[in-house]
Amino acid sequence: MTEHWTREHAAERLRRPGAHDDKYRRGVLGLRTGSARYPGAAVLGASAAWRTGAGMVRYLPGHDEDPPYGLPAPAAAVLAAHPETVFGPGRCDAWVIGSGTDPAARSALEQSELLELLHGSAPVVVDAGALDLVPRPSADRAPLILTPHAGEFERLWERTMRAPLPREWVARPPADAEAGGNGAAARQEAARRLAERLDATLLLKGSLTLIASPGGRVLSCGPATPWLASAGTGDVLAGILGALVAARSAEVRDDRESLGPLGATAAVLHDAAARTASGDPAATAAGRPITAGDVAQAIPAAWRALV
Ligand SMILES: NC(=O)C1=CN([C@@H]2O[C@H](COP(=O)(O)OP(=O)(O)OC[C@H]3O[C@@H](n4cnc5c(N)ncnc54)[C@H](O)[C@@H]3O)[C@@H](O)[C@H]2O)[C@@H](O)CC1
Ligand SMILES: Nc1ncnc2c1ncn2[C@@H]1O[C@H](COP(=O)(O)OP(=O)(O)O)[C@@H](O)[C@H]1O
Repeated sequence: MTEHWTREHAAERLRRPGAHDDKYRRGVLGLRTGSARYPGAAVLGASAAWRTGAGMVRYLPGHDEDPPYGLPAPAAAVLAAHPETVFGPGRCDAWVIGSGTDPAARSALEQSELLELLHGSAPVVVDAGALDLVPRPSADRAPLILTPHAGEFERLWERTMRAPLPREWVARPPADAEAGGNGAAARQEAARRLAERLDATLLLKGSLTLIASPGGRVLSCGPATPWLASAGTGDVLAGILGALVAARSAEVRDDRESLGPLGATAAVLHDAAARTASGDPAATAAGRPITAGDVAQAIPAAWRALV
């Protein structure tokens, strides 16, 4: 049984700052995202995290090759876009890892540092190029929320279950799978089983985004505006989610199941920002083309409209 996560549900999970807050109490998010080849992903995630209300965003560059094509290093790109970003190690209440990285280009040092985060105590949003690093369930593993798209979900299933994704559950769905046809139930069941096996929260992206918790709860959000289906919007979602998790880090450490509602809230805010950017805030009109950067920029206005 899947619960639909509404704008009202999301509004309840958006933490507003109070008079006793300071930048640390509002949540420090650490980013290990972007790479020589994909510096833009680091910028998009940082931009989204700041605009979702993180008290501080800390960027830690990976151990990478020299950038090609005259590109700036990801840290330089993040600084140029967001001079408020803090660089280098320090306290972090949550992490985003993997957006804009390629596992084939990962060094041994990079891998061991990422595994250390995955076995730390702060919650971790695991995206894109870090999904292959998710360790088996263990008592010393950090609270994890994984954010695969359909292709990454299929690869994660095969790696975890050591079997192909059953044909009727193929995560890249026929049109009806997300729209409520027979495939929809199969997609939910696949997400539920994988979350249970990994003992981690799983956010399966798509027009309808599903969030499956290890305890068996499944939330759904959407359908989101189809204008969201463009490169880089997943990097924005990871930044939004990271900021929401950092703001509620203590709650997540106490109860890993609370990552499910936070994942669903991130997906609702992401869609609301896309609709705002697209000139369709009330989801009544067709909207217009947008970029991932436009989505990040529209987060504060979407937040205000939601609460
Ligand atoms: N500005 C940037 O720096 C950007 C960086 N990006 C990064 O680029 C890297 C590669 O990501 P990709 O997702 O392109 O590639 P992947 O390496 O994840 O694989 C794409 C493959 O998966 C299949 N697939 C099945 N369902 C899919 C779906 N729903 N969406 C996408 N592919 C699907 C495709 O057919 C393709 O063969 C990631 O690290 C990502 O974070 C992208 O986010 C785009 C923007
Ligand atoms: N048809 C669609 N309608 C609405 N939203 C979509 C659709 N397809 C994908 N999305 C959303 O767009 C984002 C794409 O993320 P992702 O595939 O990780 O892209 P990238 O890696 O390029 O950032 C996700 O949030 C996903 O839910």
